[in-house]
Amino acid sequence: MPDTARINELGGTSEGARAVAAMVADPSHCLLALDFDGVLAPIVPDPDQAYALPAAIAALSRLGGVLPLAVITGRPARTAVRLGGLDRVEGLERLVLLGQYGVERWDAETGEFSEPPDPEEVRQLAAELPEMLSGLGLPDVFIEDKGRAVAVHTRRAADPAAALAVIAEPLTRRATELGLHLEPGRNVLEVRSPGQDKGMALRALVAEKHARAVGYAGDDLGDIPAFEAVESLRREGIAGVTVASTSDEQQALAERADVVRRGPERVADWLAGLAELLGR
Ligand SMILES: O=P(O)(O)OC[C@H]1O[C@H](O[C@H]2O[C@H](CO)[C@@H](O)[C@H](O)[C@H]2O)[C@H](O)[C@@H](O)[C@@H]1O
Repeated sequence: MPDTARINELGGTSEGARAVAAMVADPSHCLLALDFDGVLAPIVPDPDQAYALPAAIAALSRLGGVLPLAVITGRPARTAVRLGGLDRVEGLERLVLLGQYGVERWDAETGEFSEPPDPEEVRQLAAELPEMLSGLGLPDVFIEDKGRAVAVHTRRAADPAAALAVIAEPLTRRATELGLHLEPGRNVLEVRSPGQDKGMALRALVAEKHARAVGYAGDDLGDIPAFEAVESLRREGIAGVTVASTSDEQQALAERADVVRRGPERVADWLAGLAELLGR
């Protein structure tokens, strides 16, 4: 007997509840995808120390036995697997991880990574960036070189927003000259190749898994295309639920999400609630 009150609570809106009900009715024909930073892992000053929250991984481990799961992240696939410890979690043997906004892939089932070569233009920008940044006189800004993307972080600067504003114009200009795409995020400006986003990545996975319902959880601007994908899939008859992991830094997703939870800890509670509803 389905627990309607619990389904409604976890779904947030009537559309969201329809997707949660579909997950309860037939989980193996659904897909739940999650962003990494700010959703599974708390935001910290050093990206290399952004480990997944144990409570989130524990909840995913419970869900993984019945519900197809994916992580879709801006991180390189290898980095996200390492920070999440995703290659050694019972229950996540069929997890799919799409890295670099869907360009890279790791399948837990085979342990194989698919990592196309780094674009030349990104390598050129990465070589130029140290000089560009030192010319701007921003000592606490640092570069995260992800091979096929470079991210300029300002979280450790005295005024992160002001530092971002200083960098935005020259970085946008050079990215445009090189035919690259600028991806803004939480105290970060990332430059990567155009032509791929999390919405395209999510849609492709939904098709691959023949999912009849989809869930997506995100926290930042790079997740908006995935929210849009869920919204358009709904119009095509696939039930969908969007979950916003909120922060004081970014409110854009909360305005359009079915479910709003404050940061990774509360998202982990939501995942645990879903696992319980699915009898896990
Ligand atoms: O798609 P995501 O998994 O959300 O990755 C987006 C970017 O996340 C990382 O930066 C963010 O998290 C850092 C660690 O907590 C934090 O220091 C930074 O301020 C945040 O913007 C990551 O470092 C980027 O490469 C990702 O693109």
